[in-house]
This record gives sequence, structure tokens and C-alpha cells, in this order.
Amino acid sequence: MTGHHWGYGKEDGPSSWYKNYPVAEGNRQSPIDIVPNEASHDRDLGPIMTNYDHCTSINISNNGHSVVVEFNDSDDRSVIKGGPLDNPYRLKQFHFHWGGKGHGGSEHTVSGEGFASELHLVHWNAVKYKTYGEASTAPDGLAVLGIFLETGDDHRWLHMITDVLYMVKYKGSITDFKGFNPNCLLPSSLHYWTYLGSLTTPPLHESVIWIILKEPIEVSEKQLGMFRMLLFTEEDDDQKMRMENNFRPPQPIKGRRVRSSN
Ligand SMILES: NS(=O)(=O)c1cc(F)ccc1F
Ligand SMILES: [Zn+2]
Repeated sequence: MTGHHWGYGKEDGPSSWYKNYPVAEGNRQSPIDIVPNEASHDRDLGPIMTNYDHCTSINISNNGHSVVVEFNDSDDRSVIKGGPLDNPYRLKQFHFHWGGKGHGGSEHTVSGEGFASELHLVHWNAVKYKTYGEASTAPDGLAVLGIFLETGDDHRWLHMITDVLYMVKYKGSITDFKGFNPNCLLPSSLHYWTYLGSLTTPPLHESVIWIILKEPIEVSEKQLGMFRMLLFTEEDDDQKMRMENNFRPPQPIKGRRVRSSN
């Protein structure tokens, strides 16, 4: 019996995930709508620090839900620390969520406004937990750094990713992707909002400390269009489903507090 099938379509999309993943209706689900003037400014929330050693990227793949760049997480070479985190969290992978041509695409929204896309850098607490799997089910197990992408100028470094997307067009495809330093995808300001939430795809574990950067990065419409040439479907699948709108809409805040760095 393979794991539950889920997707972003009418039948298997976000509104039906609760059937196989009841935590979808839990008290700390993600994403959420962030309302800046309701966020509490916390003086003792320090800056976040990323220390990404470029030689830890391994491969890039299409998992049928997004395009994912995996990292070697066997030591603390590439970590995020500071801010709301009690210790360094190890970079495991990053991936994207995006919309269809011209509308929506991000998962988190700001005052109800969505962005064209959202980049998630996924880290796990290797100080407290032995494996990513164990951390992914613990309330302080994961830290995901979210970065909004808006359309505008070409992003000089995103080309390193969009130029190889043709190699991972189909679900299940994977190719080498070494020497990529995700520091090149960060905006100039590391000011952020932070709150306690969950994975935004099944299994929707409530194990994520979210850190969402306030400043979006700019990418061109052309670069975003490259993501939309990816497919949800496998090479031998006769129906070719374009990979787009792979985002979960905002979930109930359920009394949670969103904190803001200075
Ligand atoms: N979109 S997400 O950053 O919450 C996420 C990260 C994972 F590693 C696995 C599942 C996820 F949904
Ligand atoms: Zn994500």
C-alpha cells in the first residue's frame, strides 16, 4: 500500500487533506496570513544568522509536488541560528511554491496579499534529535526560512536553478546539483516575522518554527515561467499536468502570536 495520494487538484487538493491527515485541522497549521501591525515587536528577538557552506548541496529533484534541492546534513556546515532558535538548525533542503501565470503562488500572505512564489529553506534540530525524521514530528524539530519571490528584474543567481529545471521536468527525476550556495537567494535585509506552525504539505506535522523574511527577492516573469514547465506527472504518464499553484492557502491563526524582529 503506497502512502496516501495527495496533490493540489480539485479532488486531492488542500481542502481534502484533512481526510487522510486529520492534523490539517489542528491548532498550529501553516501557512497563515501575516498582519504586520498585529505582530508583536520583540526586543529580545535577535537577528537570524545563516551560515551556508556552498559545498553541501547534492542534487535537485522533482518530487511530484515541487522542485527540491537537497543538502548533505551529516554535520553542521550549513546551519541557521539566532532569532527565535535555541540552537543551530541544519539545512536539509530547499524548495519552492508558485502560482499560475499572473496570480497568487506564495503560501503565506501579508495583509491578505500573496506573492508570485515562496522559497522554503528547511532546517532540522540536530542538537536535540538524531535524525530529520525524528525532528520532523517534534514541536521544535524544524525551522523553515520563508522568502517571498515577486516578479520584477531577472535574479542573477536563480538562473543556476532555472537553467537546470528541464533536467527534472517529470515527477521522480533527479540530477546532480553541487556547489550551490543558497546565501545567493537571500534578500539584503534579514528582518523577519516568526510564529509556531506546521509543514504546509502532508503529513502537515506541527513541528515548524517559521521565520518569514519581510523583504521579497525579485525574479523575472520569464524565470518564474521556467518553474511552470515542470510537471506533476511522471514521464510515462500520458496526461501531462503542468506543475503550478502548488501552494496551500492560509490557515486559521487559532490565537497564535506572530512576533516581529526589529
Ligand atoms: N512546505 S514546508 O516547508 O512546510 C515542508 C518542508 C518539508 F521538508 C516537508 C514538507 C513540507 F510541507
Ligand atoms: Zn514549502
